[in-house]
Amino acid sequence: MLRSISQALLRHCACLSTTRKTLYTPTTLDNPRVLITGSLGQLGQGLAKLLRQKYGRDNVIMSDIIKPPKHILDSGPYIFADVLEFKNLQEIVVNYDIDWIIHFSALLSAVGEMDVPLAIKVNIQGVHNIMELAKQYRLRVFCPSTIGAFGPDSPRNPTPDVTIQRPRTIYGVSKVHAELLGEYYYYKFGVDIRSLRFPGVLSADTHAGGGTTDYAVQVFDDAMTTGKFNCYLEPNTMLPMIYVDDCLRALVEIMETPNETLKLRTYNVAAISFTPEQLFEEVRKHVPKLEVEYNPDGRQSIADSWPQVFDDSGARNDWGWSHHYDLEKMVQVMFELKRKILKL
Ligand SMILES: NC(=O)c1ccc[n+]([C@@H]2O[C@H](COP(=O)([O-])OP(=O)(O)OC[C@H]3O[C@@H](n4cnc5c(N)ncnc54)[C@H](O)[C@@H]3O)[C@@H](O)[C@H]2O)c1
Ligand SMILES: C[C@@H](O)[C@H](N)C(=O)O
Repeated sequence: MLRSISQALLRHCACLSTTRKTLYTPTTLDNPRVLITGSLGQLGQGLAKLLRQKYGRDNVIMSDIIKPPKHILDSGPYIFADVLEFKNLQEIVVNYDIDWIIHFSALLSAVGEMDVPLAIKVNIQGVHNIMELAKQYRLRVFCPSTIGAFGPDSPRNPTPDVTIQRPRTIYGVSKVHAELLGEYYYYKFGVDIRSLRFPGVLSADTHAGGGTTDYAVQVFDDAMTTGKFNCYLEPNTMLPMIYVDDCLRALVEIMETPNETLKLRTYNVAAISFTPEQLFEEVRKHVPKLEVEYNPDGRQSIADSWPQVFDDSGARNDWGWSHHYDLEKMVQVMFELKRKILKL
């Protein structure tokens, strides 16, 4: 009996290795139908807006497990999708004729440490489901990674695309897992999975979702409302950061790049690196009286294990990535948008 099972498996393997590997490229590349998971977080709402401008309102399906505000419901299709429910995901792909999945659902670095079993479920099991789905329905997938996929043994300044990755957070471990699994599905099954390692993202109209880089988003609200900010990182903690428009443009660019052009499945993308002190100095050009108190907490040790400066020469050379926002321009635009949002 055992022998016949192993023989059947061997026959299956032989078959796989000879039939492989047409790349799973959707036929409707000019106008793909896109599902965004975890789309009510910091990045999803802006991405939906951008993709709907490019591919059409009804071709971009936002999804999450939480109830959306009215302006989201009014802006285009929004549905419930739990990335832990495979059958639910299958139904969505079939019913909405999906070509691409942008897989944003995740627990970020700081909240991941607070509930490791849930982070393992959402960040690891969720990724398994998305990759199996992509294999089954021949989808193109974007699965973001992060500076958090590196750890204290990685070179921190600069951190290249390919180097030691031994992260010390469950978030980082799950992202390394996703990077490797994506590469495996690509080489084994021809599934078109792409990834970028994003720095900390700054955005004005959405809140950061429980990461280590959140301070750089929160300071704008606090500077404009109370004029005081309690910073959980030391003043000289340098981390790579990026403005949301650059981040989302990078995502769209890599998804639209012909596959032959890509030499890696996962690229670093970078814009600027700064410390809290350098950011607050720039913020004080707009709010001169900003008072800052430093009270480092558990997020300090996470930040200390992450890259300080990201080497993104691979992305720049292979598919032409370049950032548009430096520190000064980013702070300027954050204040302009925040003033409108806070009606100041
Ligand atoms: N924001 C950043 O600074 C940053 C930087 C690097 C990488 N990333 C990556 O980009 C992606 C999006 O980040 P974000 O900042 O928008 O995250 P976020 O935390 O703001 O949003 C994540 C979303 O996932 C949803 N979610 C949680 N469990 C789910 C489940 N079981 N099924 C479906 N959805 C579920 C949440 O409701 C939430 O809306 C993440 O994968 C993150 O790791 C973000
Ligand atoms: C860097 C990124 O992955 C996220 N903002 C975090 O801090 O967890």
